[in-house]
Amino acid sequence: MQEIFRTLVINPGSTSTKIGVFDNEGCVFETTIRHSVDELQGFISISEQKSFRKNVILEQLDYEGISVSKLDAVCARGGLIRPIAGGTYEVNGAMIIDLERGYNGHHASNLGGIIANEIASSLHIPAYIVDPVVVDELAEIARFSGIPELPRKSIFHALNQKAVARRVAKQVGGVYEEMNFIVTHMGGGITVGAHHLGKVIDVNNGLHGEGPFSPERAGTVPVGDLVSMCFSGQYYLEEIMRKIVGNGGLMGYLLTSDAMEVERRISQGDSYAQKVYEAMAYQVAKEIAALSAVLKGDVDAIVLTGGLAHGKTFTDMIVERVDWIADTIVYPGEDELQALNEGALRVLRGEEQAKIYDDKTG
Ligand SMILES: Nc1ncnc2c1ncn2[C@@H]1O[C@H](COP(=O)(O)OP(=O)(O)O)[C@@H](O)[C@H]1O
Ligand SMILES: CCCC(=O)OP(=O)(O)O
Repeated sequence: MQEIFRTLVINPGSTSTKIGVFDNEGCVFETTIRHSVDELQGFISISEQKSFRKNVILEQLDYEGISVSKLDAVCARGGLIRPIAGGTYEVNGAMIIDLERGYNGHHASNLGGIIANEIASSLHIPAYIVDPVVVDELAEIARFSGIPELPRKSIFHALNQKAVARRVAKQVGGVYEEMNFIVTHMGGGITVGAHHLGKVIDVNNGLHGEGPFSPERAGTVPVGDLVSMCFSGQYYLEEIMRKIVGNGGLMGYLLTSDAMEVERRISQGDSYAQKVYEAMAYQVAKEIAALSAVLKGDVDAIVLTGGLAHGKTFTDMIVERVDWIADTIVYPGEDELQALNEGALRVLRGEEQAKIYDDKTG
């Protein structure tokens, strides 16, 4: 009889915590716990959310009658560690240090490996992360920023972009490594990646001020004006960073990061909300068109995914500006929980060895 591996998967996003329990490939349970702005506003830093998010996960499992004592592994979306190749990594001491200090910045996904490790070590089972947000496959030419000291960085929804691109390739009868896609993940942050023959050769840094504005991030801003703002004496560093990540984008203009709330306001005749929503779609379309130049026009499909891809009004506004490039495939939500489970399963079954993270990487 085939051995059954039960894995808890954890995906902390900026506006939600998604969890799932799998027995081999079969999903026993999955849910999305959404966190309101009010709920998260009480925490000064993301690391302070650790106990809150961990308790929410354990309470949810308890409520579902799922005992953690039956788990064989815990696997999470990994965070802003050093740039690494894709794959499944065992959580170890060097990784925990980098996650805790936010080696490449601060984001909810940093809590993934930390929480997975805490739950797993109390049960004496392994903890893993898969395809963290720092997976780096950028082409050399994409690393130039215009300021030599500031090379561009690959920080994006690597796990979901790659999982969905593989699924779409299969769906159209092709192989991911032989196709070109422009994949747009639209969650709390928005990242648009040029996938060339299985590698993400260019992508906006979805965290630190590049690309379209998003539900809670500023994206690219007028840089000279930002510098003046920084030196105006009116703001602390943390306040400026909050304008870029957390309080930018929809949050900045409309004081909500919830696109469903924005759609409600629009349906009630709020013309300002309409303009802001349209501007976000406009910026996404512009980024997609920019990446069509990266791929020299050879684009097999454009893929729209993430929470915002549930909103037809929003995806329609993007499609009308980019349908001259290639067909668009909308894949609402994400494939992240399945992708995390598959990454852990490959290691638990001995089909693959977990990669070792060390502080010489990056
Ligand atoms: N049915 C829907 N229609 C429109 N927007 C949606 C829908 N469901 C979720 N969203 C929006 O998607 C965004 C969150 O996306 P998600 O991928 O879950 O984010 P994250 O993982 O970054 O927390 C929020 O702005 C949310 O309001
Ligand atoms: C840091 C890139 C990943 C990201 O933005 O994730 P969320 O949309 O879940 O915040």
